[in-house]
Amino acid sequence: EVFDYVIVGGGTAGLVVANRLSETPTVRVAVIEAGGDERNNPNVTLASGYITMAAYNTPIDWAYQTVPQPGVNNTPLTYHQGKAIGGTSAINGMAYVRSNQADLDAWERLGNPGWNWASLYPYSMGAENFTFPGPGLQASGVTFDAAVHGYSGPIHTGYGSALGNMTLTPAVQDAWEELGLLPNVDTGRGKNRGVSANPLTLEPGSPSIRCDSARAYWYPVEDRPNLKIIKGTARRLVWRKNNKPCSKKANTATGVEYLDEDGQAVVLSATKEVILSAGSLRTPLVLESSGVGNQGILKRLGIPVVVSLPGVGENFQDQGNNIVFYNTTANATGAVVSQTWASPADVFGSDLADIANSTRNELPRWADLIVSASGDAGALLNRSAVEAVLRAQHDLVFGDSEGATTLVEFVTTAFGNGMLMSQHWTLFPFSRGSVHLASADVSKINEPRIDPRFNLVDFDITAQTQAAKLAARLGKTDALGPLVSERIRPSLDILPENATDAQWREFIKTTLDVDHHIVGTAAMMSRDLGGVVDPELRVYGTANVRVVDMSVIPLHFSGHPVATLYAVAERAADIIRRSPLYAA
Ligand SMILES: Cc1cc2nc3c(=O)[nH]c(=O)nc-3n(C[C@H](O)[C@H](O)[C@H](O)COP(=O)(O)OP(=O)(O)OC[C@H]3O[C@@H](n4cnc5c(N)ncnc54)[C@H](O)[C@@H]3O)c2cc1C
Repeated sequence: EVFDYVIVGGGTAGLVVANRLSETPTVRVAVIEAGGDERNNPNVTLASGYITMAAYNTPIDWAYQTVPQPGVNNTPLTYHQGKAIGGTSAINGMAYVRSNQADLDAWERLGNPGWNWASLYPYSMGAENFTFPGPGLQASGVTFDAAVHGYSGPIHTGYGSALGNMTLTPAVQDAWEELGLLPNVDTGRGKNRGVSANPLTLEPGSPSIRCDSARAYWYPVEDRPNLKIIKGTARRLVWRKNNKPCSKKANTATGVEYLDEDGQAVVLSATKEVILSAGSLRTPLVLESSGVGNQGILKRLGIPVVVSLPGVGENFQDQGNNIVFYNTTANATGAVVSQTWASPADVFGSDLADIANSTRNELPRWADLIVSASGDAGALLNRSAVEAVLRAQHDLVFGDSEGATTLVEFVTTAFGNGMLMSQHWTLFPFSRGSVHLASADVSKINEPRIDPRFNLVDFDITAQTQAAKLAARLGKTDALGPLVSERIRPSLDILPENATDAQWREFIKTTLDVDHHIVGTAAMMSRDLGGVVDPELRVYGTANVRVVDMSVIPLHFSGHPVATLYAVAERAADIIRRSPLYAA
């Protein structure tokens, strides 16, 4: 079969592109997806399933293992990722939170004209279909700004009944207020600092149903004769025969080779473009299998180099997550979630200026660390380019306009059994990791070598430590203190009231877990900065291969991924539809 566009990965972003490109009936679109149709799987559909992690380690979870992490007690960590039509949106936490405006504006300064808050906000509004919180939730303190939500898009957002008992919400809000963080009416406005109860990607009701990208973007159009989802595992791009490897001309892909359900290799032809949407952990692998990547790595794997792009699989950023747990005497039923976004000043207080200056001076050393930790890849990474990207991140976090961004997110969840959990993560880690093919052997196609390198840069531990101490103060506030019966993690035996910073840092390093918010592994940046795709999301050195998924995000941001990713994917689809090839 021949298609105009072949999309690799029917996940969160891939289905947005598939839906939009197939709106024109004469345009033939195929999606290759390794997972299946999970619309009848309660571990996907029931919004409450996330709280019990019902989908983890089931057949719809890739459950990748990282290499042991020296910065986390030398332990390997697990990356849960969705293996389903709908991808990771079928198993994620459903939080729908836009970023700070400044975070997206920073992308533009990395060689991406037109990629900023102003251009993405209309797409985010257009993708959303918001339902107001009910009177009960509003009476418990849930606020929103009706003007910053969309009402006719495919993604349903709202507040779930199963998650909706808000018994502890006022106490949590008051506790944060005592620590200087006031309620924020709505994070959808591009200013996240403060405390808010955020919408989720679900269809409110009883029970609330998860609205993943399959429900939003595929089920409504699955009968289109020009749109087909094919079950299989994409292996590599097929290049036009007369394209010599490393030719000066842009390389043209004519299709994709994938393994069908019996493990047989099949080639699917694409007459116009191939779009990679396999996610941050898998898109780099398809590129590398196709000869696009770091020459050192490709040569070691025995893969002929088609395009030398050292940034493929590098620039890996995830936000390490630590948890402080309390037992309370509160009688909350169901899970109550509130999110608190703290600025650098909230986190570092009067030390902020010193931290900003000292870390600025450290940037060259951090770049050295990142480059040398990259092993084979490091030999070709440009140290001053890595430093320039870190500097852009530093400018964003510690720039002049204090309050433009936030540095730490706290998710405070009250469980029905009286447990109160405060998770927190540094939104802009300066460590950088990588993901690469572990082997060119096709039997290892689903086994990436993932090395997030958590805590490679010491600043990340410092920020997490300050944040953990803030989370520990939460349990001692006037509002929450009387309800807290015990701090169970870290217990006072392990970290007494007078624990030193060194002890807190040890707690951070031994208990850190992944946040599943991976970005940057096929970054949209100028090529000399180590970018993999240009501002039209086209892979450098290729004529017709694009990437549309979380891997293109060059720098992390203060928000939860999908609200921004849906906007990116909608904008990407528009870019493709406006290109002359689409209508040809
Ligand atoms: C446990 C968890 C909780 C999260 N919570 C939240 C949250 O509350 N809010 C939020 O905004 N974000 C959250 N995230 C992050 C967010 O869901 C992801 O960043 C986002 O969904 C990634 O979208 P994507 O399109 O890049 O990739 P995916 O949605 O993962 O899509 C990639 C697709 O490609 C398929 N695939 C991969 N390789 C191949 C191949 N070789 N051939 C064919 N198919 C392939 C996969 O099966 C998958 O369907 C969470 C993530 C996890 C794991």
